Amino acid sequence: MNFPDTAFSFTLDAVCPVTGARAGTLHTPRGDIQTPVFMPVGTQATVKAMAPFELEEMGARIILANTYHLYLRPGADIVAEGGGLHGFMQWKRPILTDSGGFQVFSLSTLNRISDEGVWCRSHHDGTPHVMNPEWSMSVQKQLGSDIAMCFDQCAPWPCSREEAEGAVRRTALWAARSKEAHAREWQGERRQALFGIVQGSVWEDLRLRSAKDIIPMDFPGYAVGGLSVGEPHGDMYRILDSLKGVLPSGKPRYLMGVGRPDNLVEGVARGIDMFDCVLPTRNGRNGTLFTPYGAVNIKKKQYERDFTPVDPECDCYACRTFTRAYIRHLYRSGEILASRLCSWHNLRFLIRLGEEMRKAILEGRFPEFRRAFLGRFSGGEA
Ligand SMILES: CCOC(=O)Nc1nc2cc3nc(NC)[nH]c3cc2c(=O)[nH]1
Ligand SMILES: [Zn+2]
Repeated sequence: MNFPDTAFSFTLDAVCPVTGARAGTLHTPRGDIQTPVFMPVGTQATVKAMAPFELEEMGARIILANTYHLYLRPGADIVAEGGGLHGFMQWKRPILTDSGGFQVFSLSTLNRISDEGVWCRSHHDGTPHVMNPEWSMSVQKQLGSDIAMCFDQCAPWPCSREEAEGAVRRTALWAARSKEAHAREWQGERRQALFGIVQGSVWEDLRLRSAKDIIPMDFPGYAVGGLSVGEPHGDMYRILDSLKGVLPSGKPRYLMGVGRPDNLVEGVARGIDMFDCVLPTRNGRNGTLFTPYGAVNIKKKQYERDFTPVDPECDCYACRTFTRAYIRHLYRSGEILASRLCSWHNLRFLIRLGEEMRKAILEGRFPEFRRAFLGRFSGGEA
């Protein structure tokens, strides 16, 4: 298929006049994505414990896969031979791949960073690899994702201001090299959008500097990196507030690694359109479930004879079909179905939260929705 020049475009459908929260539509060659949207994470070409048809049933419109992992195992060449990620994992809707930048630091056993790129040893077998913008664009092309990310440097938290400045400088250097390599890889075919990433840790002036570096490179979308790395939520919200009027309003804004329900609502209230996080599936596997009142841990004895659904307001298969008592039994018996049902519910909870926020913004009642949701949801255990 050849893709018209509008292969990737973003339409703003409504903006909340009070908060600036947005409802939009991201048009991609593999389908439209309505925002705000939560993207399930499928690190190794699978959203853990969920089959593609189940993800479709729960309304997932786009999922994430990790470049660093898939490059190391099974190898980008094997994924490419299998028809790219879409053919290999049989997911026909949009896929976003990360650049590998963040994962190499969080996973590789040893890494050395320079302006050239990152030398690291595989966390599987210790073999040496060099990862840089050119490597990242080549691998993301082999994976065939619909949205690729620039190779960036995410400063850890906490870090010194100098460290944050270094990450901003290198992220700009690497963004230019990513854009150039991406154009060379795709030779004008508009089959993969490349999003830019803004860094700067928790310093507002560095965030502004990074935005001034990255925005003129004219990417079809922008991500706010370097957050959800352990910093207090107050710092995250302050940084988002500082970027609200800076990031181009006509392009999608993506906040990586954010997934607690209240953080999603606060992110949307600060102009974010796209989110991803492993929390729903990771929490699901240890029996922690999202409900409108906070998180519930299903293994607790208090649910032993609780024959009500996990969340009576939820429309997911787990809540329509089973009780807390049964899911607690599965969990305590080490049954695989426990992980599946809990992941299913948590994923649907966040996908539905995106849908509900979109509806509230379109109907001009987002501030009320936000107040009501946060009034009921206590960040900790319900
Ligand atoms: C997902 C696309 O991101 C990238 O390619 N680089 C990148 N990834 C991040 C992932 C993160 N996950 C969390 N918290 C769980 N924080 C993150 C930050 C980055 C980032 O700065 N840069
Ligand atoms: Zn449910």
